[in-house]
Amino acid sequence: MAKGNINVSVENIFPLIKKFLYSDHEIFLRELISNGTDATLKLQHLITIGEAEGVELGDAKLEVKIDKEGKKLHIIDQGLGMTEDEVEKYINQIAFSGAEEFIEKYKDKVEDSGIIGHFGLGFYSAFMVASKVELITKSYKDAPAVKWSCDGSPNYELEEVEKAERGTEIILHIAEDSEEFLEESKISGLLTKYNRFNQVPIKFGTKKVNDPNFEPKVTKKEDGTEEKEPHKQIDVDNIINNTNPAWTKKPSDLEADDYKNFYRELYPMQFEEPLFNIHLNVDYPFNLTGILYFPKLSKNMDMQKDKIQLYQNQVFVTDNVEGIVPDFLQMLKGVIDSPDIPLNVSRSYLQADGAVKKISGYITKKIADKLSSIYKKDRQAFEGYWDDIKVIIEYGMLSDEKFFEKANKFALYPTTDGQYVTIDEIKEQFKDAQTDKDGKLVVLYSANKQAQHSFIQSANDKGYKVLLLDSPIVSHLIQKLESTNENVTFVRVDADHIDNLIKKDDNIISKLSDEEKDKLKPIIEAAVPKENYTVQLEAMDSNASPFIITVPEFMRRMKEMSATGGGGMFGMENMPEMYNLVVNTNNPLVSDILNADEEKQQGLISQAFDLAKLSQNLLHGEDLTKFIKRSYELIK
Ligand SMILES: Nc1ncnc2c1ncn2[C@@H]1O[C@H](COP(=O)(O)OP(=O)(O)OP(=O)(O)O)[C@@H](O)[C@H]1O
Repeated sequence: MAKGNINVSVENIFPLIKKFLYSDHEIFLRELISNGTDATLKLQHLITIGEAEGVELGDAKLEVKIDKEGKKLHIIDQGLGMTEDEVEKYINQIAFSGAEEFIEKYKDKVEDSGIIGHFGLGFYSAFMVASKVELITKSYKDAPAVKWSCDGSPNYELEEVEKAERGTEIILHIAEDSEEFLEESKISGLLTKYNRFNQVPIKFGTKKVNDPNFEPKVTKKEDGTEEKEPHKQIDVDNIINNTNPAWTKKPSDLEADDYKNFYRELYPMQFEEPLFNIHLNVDYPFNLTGILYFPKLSKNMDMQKDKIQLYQNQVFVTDNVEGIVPDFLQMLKGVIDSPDIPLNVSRSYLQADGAVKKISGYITKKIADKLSSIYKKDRQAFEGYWDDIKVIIEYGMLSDEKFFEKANKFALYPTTDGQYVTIDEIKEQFKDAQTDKDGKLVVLYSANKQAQHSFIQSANDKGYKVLLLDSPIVSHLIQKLESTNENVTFVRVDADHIDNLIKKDDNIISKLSDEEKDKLKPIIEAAVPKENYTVQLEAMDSNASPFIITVPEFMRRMKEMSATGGGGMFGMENMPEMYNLVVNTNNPLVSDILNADEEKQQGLISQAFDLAKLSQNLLHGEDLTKFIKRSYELIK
């Protein structure tokens, strides 16, 4: 038996490994399974290129076995194995120096990451959970099997042993503080988390299935009924993984249903079907495959669940793809798989990394292209998706200039009468009716069809279209649209009386003289709270309401932008609500107010003001009670 000293330059690496990345202890299993997978794929490669004559791969698989009594965990592969010399080289030198380097580099930076420790610790990560590790291996070459063992001190033992089958078995003597890793449910959970798409099949125990070669006998009972013998059950290997997940296949080999089935496989607890998907497949200047799905926005959408999963060669790494996938696409679902994303580095490094930036740019471009192609090929379907996807697209238009340029051509704006129009269509179709006397196209919008019904109605009566823009970031978006489209201005339909929103040349003559107006204005001002209302006398159509409450566009938009962040003026969301009370000097009731005695005047103003508030949903509490009482008095 050979004994040796692992070439230690760090005083003692094992206590460090044990302490390291406390919360990430579980990754030892993924590391060992990755080694077994590599060993199997390497052998397969050697066979393919004729370097392993007479060797057959068979249905090589990995196996994970728990020995609860012996407190051991076995990871077994049928890969290329190692000779004694190779164990010396790969385990005592390469694996060790890998672990040493890794720890040296990151021991002070554990808190810096979230992603550190995802890869790179390798074979020696076994010591995070084991007090002793044995490695028994037989090379595919004609050489004796060897057993290496190490109890966590820098000393190891290496001896020849008997082992019939080719491959490597790792035996972990699970440490007292890590006995959870002897629980079947724990190991099964880890295998599902990290290895459910592993490239080589993994056996974990057996499962019972009906014997396909057994025909249950049917016998006739005395009472004439038939009785079927119970089906014979047999034990078969419980293979926990799918070695060929959809994203590794060619898009041309997949049908729409295959994508849907994969979605279900990925998120078994998600019952909503995805809207559509995007298959990513690039090999230059970086390698990346994957499938991203646009989900249906469910009402109680839990953003935290079912996120995009990042894999490296079919091994799960993380579902925190921040920095790799642009923020606005984090609501998508699916998988990306790339060997080119550096994982054992901090997030800030990741965001500055050139390759990662390219990946993020590529994903954005693919998404924009896919959306554009659906829009062009099947506008109706695209309109059907719009309500579910608009938040993602609008957010993208605001956060990524390149995406804006593409999306600006297909982003849709619904009208209150159920049409969907693009910005170019708005400019084309609305311009005749809605260009004001100064040559500006005024685009009217509403945030709430019900609450702003009367304003929408007045606009429609004039032949104007009103957009229905109700997403939370709409004020930012229209600000962006105004800055990129000359002579186009957006205004909410309740921002003023319709004749003031789109000013045409035809001036309406006021029935009240200037003196009468000067007399009326202070009377009304005295009757309404002046901290919230600015009284404005306007000559309008005599059929228009006498009093109209409007919400000035500029103030409201700045407040909204300030409330949703990234615009407006700081602190504006806390300013009191400001309204205009527009008084229609051509409405006969307004003349009546002017000519009434003081008591009647007050009664008329209160009633008209309350009605105006009512139509804006602003009449509440005591004011509403008084209004109802007063109204009953009037109809008595
Ligand atoms: N099951 C195995 N079968 C054959 N060789 C193995 C096995 N496990 C480890 N090795 C050898 O030991 C080497 C070191 O393993 P280790 O896991 O530390 O690093 P790695 O796999 O090279 O890289 P990584 O840091 O990504 O895990 C491997 O490169 C491989 O040559």
